[in-house]
Amino acid sequence: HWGYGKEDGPSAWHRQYPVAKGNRQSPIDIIPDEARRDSSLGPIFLKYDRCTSLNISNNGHSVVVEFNDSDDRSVIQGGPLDNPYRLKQFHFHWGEKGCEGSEHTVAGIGYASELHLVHWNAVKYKTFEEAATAPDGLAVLGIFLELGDDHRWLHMITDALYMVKFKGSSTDFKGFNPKCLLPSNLHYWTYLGSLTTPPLHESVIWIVLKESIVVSDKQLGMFRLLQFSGEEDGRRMRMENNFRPPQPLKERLVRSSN
Ligand SMILES: O=C(Nc1cc(S(=O)(=O)[N+](=O)[O-])cc([N+](=O)[O-])c1O)Nc1c(F)c(F)c(F)c(F)c1F
Ligand SMILES: [Zn+2]
Repeated sequence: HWGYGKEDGPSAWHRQYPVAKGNRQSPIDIIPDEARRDSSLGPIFLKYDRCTSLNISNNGHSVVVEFNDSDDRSVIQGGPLDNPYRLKQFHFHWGEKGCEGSEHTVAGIGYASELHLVHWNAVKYKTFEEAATAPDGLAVLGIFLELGDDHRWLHMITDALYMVKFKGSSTDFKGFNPKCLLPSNLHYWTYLGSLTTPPLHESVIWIVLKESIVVSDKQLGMFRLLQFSGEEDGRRMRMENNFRPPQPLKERLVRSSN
């Protein structure tokens, strides 16, 4: 199975997932000066007020919070999107030290972590699985986390991590609204890309926010208490460095909101 180690990590994924060497892979290094300001790109709208979080779990690659996506109660719309996309889950990618851990980089600079809110196009596709293989099936909102003071709401997630320490563990996680994890302004870069974990489907409209949120090293350190491995696995495998490095931009254009 795939992972982030020497043998099973990003440089090996192409063997089982040849699309890893495709033409619209993610993440990428975003170069602000080369992004095209596009006046036709309006603001994005995050309608999360009626969102219903269900559970928090450790899937062996990250910690994931899942939402009820049976109707349009929580959607992202506007910006580069032709219709609303339903919030399905969010998860994080992080490093073992503060200067790396994000997946996208900005002019070669990495952040300590990156939050991904995964949404799917329920107008055009019947299921998430179907959307996840379509070129306009998914919209992932990426938010950078940088180190500084404690984030006032992140404790709601870090307080639950001890319950999902091992791969395959899951626990109820109701009443969490990810609006509390957003930065103050929603200016963004957008480009066509892919999932950054296998199966690496080229089905993602990426929306990466320019403004990061601030979390403390203590809070981020709690994520590193998670394990890639299951409780019964002999070897302890601390969950960290679960990020894919930037991939070739190829013939793509990165656009910028105003
Ligand atoms: O649901 C998925 N969520 C997901 C995406 C990413 S992502 O980093 O690729 N991303 O898009 O943000 C990272 C993690 N994670 O926990 O680290 C995730 O759990 N992935 C996914 C999948 F697992 C499949 F088996 C599949 F067939 C499919 F279509 C999928 F889209
Ligand atoms: Zn991700």
